[in-house]
Amino acid sequence: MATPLRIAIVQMNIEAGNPEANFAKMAAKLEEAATANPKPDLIVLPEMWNTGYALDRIQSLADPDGTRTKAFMSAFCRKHGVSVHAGSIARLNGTTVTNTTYIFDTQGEEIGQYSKIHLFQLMNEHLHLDAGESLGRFELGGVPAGTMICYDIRFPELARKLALDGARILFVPAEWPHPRLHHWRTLLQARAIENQMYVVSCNTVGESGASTFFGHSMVIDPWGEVIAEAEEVEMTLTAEINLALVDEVRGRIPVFADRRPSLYQ
Ligand SMILES: O=C(O)CCC(=O)C(=O)O
Repeated sequence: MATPLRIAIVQMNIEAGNPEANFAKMAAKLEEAATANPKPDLIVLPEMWNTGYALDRIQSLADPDGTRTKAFMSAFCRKHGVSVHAGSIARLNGTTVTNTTYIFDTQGEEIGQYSKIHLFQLMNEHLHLDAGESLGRFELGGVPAGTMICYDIRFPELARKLALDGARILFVPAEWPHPRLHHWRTLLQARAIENQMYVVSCNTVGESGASTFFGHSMVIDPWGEVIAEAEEVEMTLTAEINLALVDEVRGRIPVFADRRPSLYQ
């Protein structure tokens, strides 16, 4: 794993219900990000970027078995020698659909997969999607990492479990709308501070039905400082993270050694 690790976050406006348009736009944005100077080590994408929240038609729009997404991302990573956390897509699994993320290494190998385990009832996800049943752990060039998706950040026990399992970076692709910017910011910072790890989030921008997504993708260090933050426009945000800071912060305030799980588990 390169140190520092250079990350590019593609904060994109997704066209709900138009996977063709979204694929074409994503391909262009990925190409632009991978050929930037300096080149990123890792590119991070947002939630449900193939279909957006066209949930009433999701069965016909979702990517069967993720085949198209996986083939595209794998070839892209190989071509550019870059890793991709592919946000998430609507994936058709026979007759059901999941909100699923894939992670690829610089050789184009799939190194992680996760389907959102907490479905967001306020946007009717529970009526159209199936929840995942396992956690999002993977290793990025030997560095243990975790992923969750959007609403999952409201569940601190999930982030803690990933941290206890070794995660040093937590990835959060999202489609998080107004008026809950203060929840987004506070929850992301809290997950970083309490688990003393990097949090790398990628939100969308633009409108879909009654929702307006506000962007503000951000990278937060293990001390809780926001080291990069996007505005409310389409853009690619870049940041460099230094994983040695995880050990430094964990050494300064030994939260993990001071836990009393026998009293609260
Ligand atoms: O928890 C929230 O406020 C937003 C969650 C969300 O939009 C989602 O999970 O898709």
